[in-house]
Amino acid sequence: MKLIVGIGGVTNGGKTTLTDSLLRALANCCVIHQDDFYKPQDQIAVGEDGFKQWDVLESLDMAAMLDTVQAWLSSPQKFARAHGVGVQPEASDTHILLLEGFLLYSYKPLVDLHSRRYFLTIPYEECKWRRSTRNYTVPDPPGLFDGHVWPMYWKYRQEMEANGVEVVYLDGMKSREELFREVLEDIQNSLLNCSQEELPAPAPACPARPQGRGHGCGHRTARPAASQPDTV
Ligand SMILES: Nc1ncnc2c1ncn2[C@@H]1O[C@H](COP(=O)(O)OP(=O)(O)O)[C@@H](O)[C@H]1O
Ligand SMILES: O=C(O)c1ccc[n+]([C@@H]2O[C@H](COP(=O)([O-])O)[C@@H](O)[C@H]2O)c1
Ligand SMILES: [Mg+2]
Repeated sequence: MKLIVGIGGVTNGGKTTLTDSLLRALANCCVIHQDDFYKPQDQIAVGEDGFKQWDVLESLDMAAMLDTVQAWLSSPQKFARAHGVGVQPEASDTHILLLEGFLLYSYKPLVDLHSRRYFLTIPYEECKWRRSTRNYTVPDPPGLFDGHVWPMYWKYRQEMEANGVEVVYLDGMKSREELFREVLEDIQNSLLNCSQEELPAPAPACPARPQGRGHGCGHRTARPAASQPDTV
């Protein structure tokens, strides 16, 4: 069984933190980070507002990200080995791929591959504060948050909602531990549901269901994807 789980949502919502915890806890689990697929800096457009457009889909090589997801789908074992993830023989029928990023659900070919889509949210003030403490490879110029980051977040979020993409919203103001427990338990339930149903053979991954909540079984690729011993 293959399960693709998306950890999406607002910048600084806690996506990478949560993903790292899940990766440590889940057996046969790999990760792909969307921000590893940023185009080179000289290909990032400058908008009419004067800001480099880091927070638009066109700044990411989504075709390359999709290729990487397809590589996992065609052989999770091979993908895991190539990324230094140990495959546990006793759990070898189940493979999980975590996709982590702020625009996961805005690229149609990827949206449909998810089995489960989580979406972290935090309020404006908290987001602005957390962002001010971050060091990106390219530092935020003054005014970027209010002039570009926050408006783009809402633009894409509204599009996602208008397109009917089904997500499980997570309150990023909860503690790291609480979020981890909540999502881990939910993924474990999804795995149980999936294994009880057994899928038709050609299905690439356990698909999200239309009424999905609580049911249903989500280019810098060098970042190592790891699984760790204290697994579920
Ligand atoms: N649940 C949480 N509560 C408070 N702060 C958090 C929480 N999760 C993450 N953080 C902090 O918020 C910042 C952004 O977290 P990060 O996981 O990098 O977010 P993202 O990947 O969504 O941008 C970091 O300083 C991190 O330590
Ligand atoms: O990763 C980079 O090279 C990079 C360079 C410039 C900006 N970013 C910011 O990275 C943000 C997405 O990552 P995250 O972890 O904050 O969700 C997005 O809001 C961008 O503005 C990221
Ligand atoms: Mg991150």
